[in-house]
Amino acid sequence: MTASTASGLAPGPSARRTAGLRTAGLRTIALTKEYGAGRTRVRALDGVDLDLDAGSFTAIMGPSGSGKSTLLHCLAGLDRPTGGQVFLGPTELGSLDDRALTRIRRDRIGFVFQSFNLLPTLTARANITLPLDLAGRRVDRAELDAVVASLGLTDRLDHRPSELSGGQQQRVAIARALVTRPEVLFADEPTGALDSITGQTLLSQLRRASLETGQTVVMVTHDPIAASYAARVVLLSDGRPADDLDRPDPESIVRALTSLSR
Ligand SMILES: Nc1ncnc2c1ncn2[C@@H]1O[C@H](COP(=O)(O)OP(=O)(O)OP(=O)(O)O)[C@@H](O)[C@H]1O
Repeated sequence: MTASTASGLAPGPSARRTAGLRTAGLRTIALTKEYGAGRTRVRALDGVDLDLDAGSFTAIMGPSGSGKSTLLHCLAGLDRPTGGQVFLGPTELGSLDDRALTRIRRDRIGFVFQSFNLLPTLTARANITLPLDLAGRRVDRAELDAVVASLGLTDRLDHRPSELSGGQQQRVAIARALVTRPEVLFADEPTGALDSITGQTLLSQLRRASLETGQTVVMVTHDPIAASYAARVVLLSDGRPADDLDRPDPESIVRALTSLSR
């Protein structure tokens, strides 16, 4: 089934295979999200049209309250929009029931979020491989060893979350997201609780995931240096894209953010 036949749109976001891995782009059409009702109603997203190619690495930035997390949650199928559409490859998320959406999140999407959601009774190793175990997928030992080593967790694998520091717990959650090699990786302030070396390692890993394995990476961040690891930066203002930067360096990101807040 092609993107255009499934979605009725021509041509839709791309879906391709890179090194045997299926990858998919994301697209939003007139995406709107409102919270509350009546006088307390807030329009967090106000008609967002966005196309994120398969295998791209995009940072979403903007002032506090501009809708970054809401956009990420709608793209990831964690939150249902009040208007418009979200496509993952040819699939419109709004057309799926909760079960199908849960399956897509489990099988095709990875989350690098600040809340770790580690299971306290499982070791770090079991937490990392849990999504693969649940999906009945084989654990690729070489892949697991490489991800764990790059995050400095090799000698922590037999510890439970309560025996790890906050930063180590976050790294376990990151390893869990990376090891499944999902088609799409969402990261919300992924370097917030990391020391700078581990933060740089993670950002390089996200960049490699996009460049080498063709995974689509979407990251929300306030940090211009973190954002400069992405190939594209989309700036949101009042729930709408206000600027779009191609291969920006930290200085041009700061300039764009400053002119946005004027
Ligand atoms: N569950 C909710 N109920 C009501 N309003 C909400 C809810 N979640 C977000 N909002 C509102 O929607 C708007 C966008 O919020 P969002 O969290 O997406 O912004 P953000 O750009 O991620 O902000 P920050 O940088 O501060 O995390 C804000 O005005 C916020 O108050």
